[in-house]
Amino acid sequence: MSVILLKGCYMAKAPNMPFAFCTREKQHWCEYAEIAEHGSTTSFLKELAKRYNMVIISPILERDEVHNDTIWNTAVVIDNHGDYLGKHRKNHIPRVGDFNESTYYFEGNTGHPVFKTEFGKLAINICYGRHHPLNWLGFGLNGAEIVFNPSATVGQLSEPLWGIEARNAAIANGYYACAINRVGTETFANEFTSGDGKPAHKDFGHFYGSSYIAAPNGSRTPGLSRTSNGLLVAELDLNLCRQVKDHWGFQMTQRLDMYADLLTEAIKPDYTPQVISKTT
Ligand SMILES: NC(=O)NCCC(=O)O
Repeated sequence: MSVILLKGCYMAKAPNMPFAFCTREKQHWCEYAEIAEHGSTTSFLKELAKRYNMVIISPILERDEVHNDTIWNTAVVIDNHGDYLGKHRKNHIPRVGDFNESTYYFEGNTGHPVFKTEFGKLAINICYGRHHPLNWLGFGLNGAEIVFNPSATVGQLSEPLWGIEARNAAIANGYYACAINRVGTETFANEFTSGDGKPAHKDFGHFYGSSYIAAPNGSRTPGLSRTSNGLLVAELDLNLCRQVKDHWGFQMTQRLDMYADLLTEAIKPDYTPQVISKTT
């Protein structure tokens, strides 16, 4: 398990169930799903959050009993008094080879919530949402000062992107971005294929860890190990968010109105891309 600890106030961890989604099997794995508000993981962590005066972000497989037993990829936020504060459901569900999670759950319906805590305003961009700049923007628009990105991702897929995406998001949105990835290689009982014409296999690569924190001014911490569990302890000066915004003016100069118009048009079935070419 890789964990980021922000100087005594926050703890965010990578998910602790096996990354079973690659197997596409339902039996057994769905038994890990639990109710966000008072499931066993939330109940357990509420005690710890209170004891250590710490906000905890806990990624779980959520079972929504109220809505027909549906399953979600969810991060639960528990405040430093041990109270359930809220949850966020993963917005973007990968369909990339082994990372095809659509067998289990669909795109989240919780928007881009920001959780106001005694230690700052935080949000969670779950895993694959890291590749979507507008997802990062959404949390920024709602006033996040720290965005956590709990991830489970393997080397051959995303390692070249790892040092770039969260860091870029921190710069573009004027907040701290905490990129958290697990370590290790998991082997499953039954073979599975990846839809790439290659032979069936029982594991799907090495989770490369390398968790780090990026600041709004573009600086970052060193990364944790690629092979061993780790704990990254950092102190964040939240004043830097406003200072960088004042200095660069990225938020002041962004053209949300123009982008809103473009997006409104682009989703229409009869949209015509604005391409200008030489007429002959
Ligand atoms: N779990 C998950 O969303 N993995 C996707 C792989 C990646 O985004 O690097």
